[in-house]
Amino acid sequence: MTNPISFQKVSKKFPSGLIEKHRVLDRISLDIREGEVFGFLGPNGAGKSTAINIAMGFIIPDEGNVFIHDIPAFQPRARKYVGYLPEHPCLYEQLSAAELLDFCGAASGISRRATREQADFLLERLNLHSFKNRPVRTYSKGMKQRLGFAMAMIGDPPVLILDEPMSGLDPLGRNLITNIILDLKARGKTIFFSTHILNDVEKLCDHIAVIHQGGILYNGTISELTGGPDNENLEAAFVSLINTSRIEEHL
Ligand SMILES: Nc1ncnc2c1ncn2[C@@H]1O[C@H](COP(=O)(O)OP(=O)(O)OP(=O)(O)O)[C@@H](O)[C@H]1O
Repeated sequence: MTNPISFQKVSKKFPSGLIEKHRVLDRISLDIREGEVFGFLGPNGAGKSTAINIAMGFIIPDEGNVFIHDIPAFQPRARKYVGYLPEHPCLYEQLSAAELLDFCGAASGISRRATREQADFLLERLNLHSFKNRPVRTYSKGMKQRLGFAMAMIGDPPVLILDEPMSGLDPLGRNLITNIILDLKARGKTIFFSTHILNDVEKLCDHIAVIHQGGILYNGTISELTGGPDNENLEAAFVSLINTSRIEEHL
């Protein structure tokens, strides 16, 4: 069986001056297996969003490739499997949540009726139902984030790629999204998400990878990293991993 998401020796450089380029991803390889919740951790600027943008086909890698169910990520047909939440959801502010979800349903190729049913369910689940006809420009940051999450889920895709899904959410919102991700996992969905919030990782993830300066420092389970069955030491293990790699860079 093929993996829903597979990064294969992906490298990317971005210009850092007129001539110079700096390497943002350095031959990263990751396999995200069916039905797993995979946390993609790393400090600011580590390369998480760049990797996600390549998996979504928004950026073409210099070397290597990402495959979604064996389809190169840059091919539009790969996207039929994927629901995506960007780091900063960019919404049509004059539209209402109901109109935006209609638009997403049409873009996903599902019927109008199925779109309406799913939209009603998702708006209810994300505590947005009573605001569904208000223009999005009147929403708070957390409401926009929750709406972005609903947009990713419309069409009931088997794979979800979420770039910092808890960003801008208060504890209630984070709890809501955590429970939804756990429900999606129970329904067999594959979820790949980036985050800085280690507490969420502990609750949600089967598998994690830690990226730093474009390279994968760790790829495995939380308990293998922390050295014990409980996840209490994840923050300490994360900080130690990054600091050790910094020390080694200076040796
Ligand atoms: N379009 C671009 N042009 C030039 N440099 C870029 C571009 N996009 C990202 N970068 C650089 O690539 C590096 C990785 O950025 P990226 O957004 O992937 O990191 P991140 O791990 O998602 O960070 P954060 O957690 O802060 O969102 C950073 O140094 C960033 O400045």
